[in-house]
Amino acid sequence: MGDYAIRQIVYVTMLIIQVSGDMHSASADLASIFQMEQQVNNVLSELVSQTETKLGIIRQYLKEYEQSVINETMDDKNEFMERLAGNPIHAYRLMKRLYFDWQLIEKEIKTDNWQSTLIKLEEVRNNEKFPKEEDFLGATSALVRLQDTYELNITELVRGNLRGRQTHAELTALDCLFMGKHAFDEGAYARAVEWLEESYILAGLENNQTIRQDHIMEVIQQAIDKHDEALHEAQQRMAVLSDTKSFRLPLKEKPAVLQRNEMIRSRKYDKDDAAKFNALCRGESLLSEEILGQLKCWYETHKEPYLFLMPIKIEQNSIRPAIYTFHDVLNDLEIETIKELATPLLARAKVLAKQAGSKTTVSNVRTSKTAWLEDKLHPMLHRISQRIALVTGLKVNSSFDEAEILQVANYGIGGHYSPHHDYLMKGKTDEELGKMNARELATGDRIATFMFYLNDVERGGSTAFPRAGVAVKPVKGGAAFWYNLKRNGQGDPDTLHGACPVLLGHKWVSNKWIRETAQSFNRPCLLDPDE
Ligand SMILES: O=C(O)CCC(=O)C(=O)O
Ligand SMILES: [Fe+2]
Repeated sequence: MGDYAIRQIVYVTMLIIQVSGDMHSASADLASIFQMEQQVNNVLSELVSQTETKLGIIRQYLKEYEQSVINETMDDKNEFMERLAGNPIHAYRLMKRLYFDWQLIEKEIKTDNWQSTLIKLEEVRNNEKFPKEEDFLGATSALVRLQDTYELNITELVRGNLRGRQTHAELTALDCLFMGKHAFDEGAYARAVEWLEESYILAGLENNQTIRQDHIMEVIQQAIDKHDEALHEAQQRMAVLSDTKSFRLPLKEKPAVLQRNEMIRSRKYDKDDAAKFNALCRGESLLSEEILGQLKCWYETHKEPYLFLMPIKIEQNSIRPAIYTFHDVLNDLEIETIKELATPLLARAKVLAKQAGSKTTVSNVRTSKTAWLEDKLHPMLHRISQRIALVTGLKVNSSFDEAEILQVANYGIGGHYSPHHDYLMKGKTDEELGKMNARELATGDRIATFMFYLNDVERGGSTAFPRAGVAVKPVKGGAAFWYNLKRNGQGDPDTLHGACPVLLGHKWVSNKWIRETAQSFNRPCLLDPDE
């Protein structure tokens, strides 16, 4: 593919991603796309074997001719021809080749299998799940997001190493060139140079198989010039550029690898929510030893007979704002039931949007698929709600508007949810409030969030609270719980939280948002034994 074409694709898809995000962020979708690829590959292998049969027949024809003349000396061309023509065996074979073999060859050439292959390929492509440009860019953005959040070292990443977990997945020199150009077009010149330099190294190792080193060198030079120019321009304005856009020094003075290492070592994230969020996602601890020492773990019964039999293990993650993890609150059967009930609804949500003729505008802030489950869908859901009430001491009956119905979310690779607050009204504009219906307003705001983790995530996917300075790691069957409102009913800005991108594996969570009004006399202090 020409350089111009690559640039076009990257550019066009970049425009699209801004409105659509990655549609295929759910892990269930990715699995069906891998299956689609297998279908395509079967069609292509069939074409290869048919074409090889064709070539075999033609090769055989040429071979027969060569063999028949191989032992004849060819010193004098005319004499050679006469000798052939005067030999009855040669004459017979000549006739046989041109009369008989030729028919076979013509027949083979006439049967066109390109057209039928094309039809089969188009059939697969017409599947509504077949990836489009925005999906390609979604996957690119996911990789960039993972790299930024987890500070992945490009050299390790391209060789399939994801924070210490070695996988069989690898990127080629051409893939890295794509990534470099993508970064360049987004103005992330520092990142662009790093990807392009990796592309150059890989092209060497690959013997220029996917792309040539001299071509990459030209692009690197452009990126370095652009980087140094942007840095110079920013310095004149006394502006500070982001880490991905620029290094501290011109690249002509100090190479990218050295500067990136220094940058990581000297990183500070005092007041920056996004930087703290990323640090928490990487598993760094932001709490002082003193605070850590005050956090407790205990078995709770709330003096409830049910819990006497099976006390619930509570871990305190943060004191202010109060954040807790409950362990082993859902069993495997319950988890499977929730996922089974949600799966068809996750898929249908997209179909409906399409039928309505509206463009599916999935935001890049949250890349997951969600479904809502009414308690009446399955008796188990009601029991689960009762359990939430038991362990939190709050009322959660959704038919009395004490809580919302259960939400289920499924995140695929790179799936994330940027830091946000769960409370609805406190930060809302009058216009947004105007759009809410009377019932939503009457039940008050989301006083608390109870979130189940339905699986273990292989790498990444924690729930991080940058202002509280803690992250909760998903553990199958466990749940995170926190109050979104302060005791005076105001939204607590310190409950800012988000879902770290999934680095390896996938992630299922299920949210129960508990509403304020029903809890007026109910907000218990039970959770912290000392409070
Ligand atoms: O998935 C997570 O870890 C967080 C999800 C979340 O914050 C939400 O759904 O509001
Ligand atoms: Fe949330």
